[in-house]
Amino acid sequence: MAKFKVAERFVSINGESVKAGELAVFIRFTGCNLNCSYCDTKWANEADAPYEELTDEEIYDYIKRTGVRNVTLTGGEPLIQKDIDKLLLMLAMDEELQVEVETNGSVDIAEFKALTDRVAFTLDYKLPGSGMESNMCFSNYNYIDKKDAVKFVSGSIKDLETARDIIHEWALDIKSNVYISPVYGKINPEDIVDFMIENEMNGVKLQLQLHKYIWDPEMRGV
Ligand SMILES: C[S@@+](CC[C@H](N)C(=O)[O-])C[C@H]1O[C@@H](n2cnc3c(N)ncnc32)[C@H](O)[C@@H]1O
Ligand SMILES: Nc1nc2[nH]cc(C(=O)O)c2c(=O)[nH]1
Ligand code: SF4
Ligand SMILES: [Mg+2]
Repeated sequence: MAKFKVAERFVSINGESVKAGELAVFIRFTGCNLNCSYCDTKWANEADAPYEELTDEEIYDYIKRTGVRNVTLTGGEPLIQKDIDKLLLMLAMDEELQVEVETNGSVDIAEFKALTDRVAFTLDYKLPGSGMESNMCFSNYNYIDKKDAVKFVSGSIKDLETARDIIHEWALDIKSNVYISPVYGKINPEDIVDFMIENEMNGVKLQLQLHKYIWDPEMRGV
C-alpha cells in the first residue's frame, strides 16, 4: 500500500495560481530536492520535519470528508514522493475533484501527464535569486496547456528580466497561464508592475500570495 509523509493538511482559500481565491484542500508533503533561498516552507523540508504517515486511501478519505472539491498537492516537492503516481491516479478518477500539483520545475512531468489529463500542474521556474535555476527541466514546457501554469517568483530586476526572456523563448503566455509573484517582502509589487509595463508583458498576471495578506505571513495551516 502506498504511504506518504504529510507535513500538514488543511482547508483554506488557495492563495496562488489559477484557482486563487477558491476553497481548496491542501496536502503538504515533507522533503524537497531543491533549497530555494526564499523558501517559506523550509520547515517541511528538514530531515526532522514533523509528519503523519497516511496511505493514499486515507488522504482521499480526508479530502472527501472536507467537502472541498479543489485539491492542491504541495510541499516540499510533491513529485518526488514515492508512489505519487498512484495517488494522482486515485484522485484523478474522482470526477468531482479538481487536482492541482505545485511543483518546483525540476521534475520531468511527462510521465504524470501521460497518466492522466485531469491533473493541473503549476510549475515554478526557479529564477537566479533562488539559487536553483540550473535545475530547471525545460522539456516540461512541451507538455503544458491552459489548465496548467508557470510561475516566476521574483525578488529582483535580474529575476524579472530572466522571467521575461524565458516566457518569450518558450511562448509560455500562449501555451499556458503565466504568473509573476514577488518573493514575499523582497521586492515592491509596484516595481513588478512598472517592469511589466515597460516590457509590454501582455498575457502575464501579477499575483500576490493572498494567504499572506489574510493571515500572519508566518502562519502554518492556512
Ligand atoms: C513552498 S513551494 C512547494 C511546491 C514546490 N516545491 C515549488 O517550489 O513549487 C509552493 C510555492 O510557494 C512559493 N514560495 C515559496 N517561498 C516563497 C516566498 N518567500 N515568497 C513567495 N512565494 C514563495 C514557491 O515558489 C512555490 O511556487
Ligand atoms: N492558502 C494557501 N494557498 C497556497 N497555494 C499554494 C500554496 C503552497 O504552499 O504551495 C499555498 C499555501 O501554503 N496556502
Ligand atoms: S522547491 Fe519549493 S519547497 Fe523546495 S525549497 Fe524551493 S520553494 Fe521550497
Ligand atoms: Mg505556501
